[in-house]
Amino acid sequence: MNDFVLDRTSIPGVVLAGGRSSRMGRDKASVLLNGRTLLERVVEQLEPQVNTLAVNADATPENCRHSFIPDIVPGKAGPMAGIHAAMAYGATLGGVTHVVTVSVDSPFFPGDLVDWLAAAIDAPDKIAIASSEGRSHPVFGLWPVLLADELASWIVTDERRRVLDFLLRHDVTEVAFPLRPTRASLLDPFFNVNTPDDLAEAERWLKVLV
Ligand SMILES: Nc1nc2c(ncn2[C@@H]2O[C@H](COP(=O)(O)OP(=O)(O)OP(=O)(O)O)[C@@H](O)[C@H]2O)c(=O)[nH]1
Ligand SMILES: [Mg+2]
Repeated sequence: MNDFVLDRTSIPGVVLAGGRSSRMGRDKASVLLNGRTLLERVVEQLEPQVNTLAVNADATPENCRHSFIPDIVPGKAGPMAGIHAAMAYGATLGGVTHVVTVSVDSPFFPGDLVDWLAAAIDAPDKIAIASSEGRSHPVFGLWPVLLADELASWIVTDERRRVLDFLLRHDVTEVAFPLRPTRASLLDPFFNVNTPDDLAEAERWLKVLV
């Protein structure tokens, strides 16, 4: 039996906004979707779900009005570097066991993301990650701050830097999210904008949201 209950009111949120945006050809955080940047949209969606909010990247995004936390580990760890920075940030805040991460390129992520991930946490070292349509989305996760140092050393010493490899070593629950009804077809809430074509598709989804 496990009687750990996550304090839902103490969860910090971190928007992962690093990376090369090579497929988009320019910084995704500042890309405009119907007049507002992806960063603005994702911050607005996350803010009511968390206690404090910070933005992470390898370099400070343009015109960033939020607390900024840089990647800490060297090298090319990709999203793992952002997840690690988020965990290390959470560890500096008193009374925090878990930190939630979201991706800057997914403007339609669920408004109840943190509630559902938090419900899956039954131990201080438990990880919860989102999935939809049978695919996992580890950049949308609730991460134990006590694993920060372990993740850092693993990123630095192991050539395999993928998020899923780290997850295999730990107690992880995948939380499946439903597709979102719209006036057209069903929208995967974790639809992510990687290319200019994806941006055009996101504009079309915006028009049919209910
Ligand atoms: N902190 C941090 N976040 C990253 C890094 N690379 C990717 N991310 C984030 O991870 C998430 C998924 O990124 P992707 O869409 O796969 O990759 P990307 O590097 O942004 O774009 P591509 O170059 O087109 O692959 C996004 O939220 C990125 O901001 C990194 O090196 N550091
Ligand atoms: Mg992406």
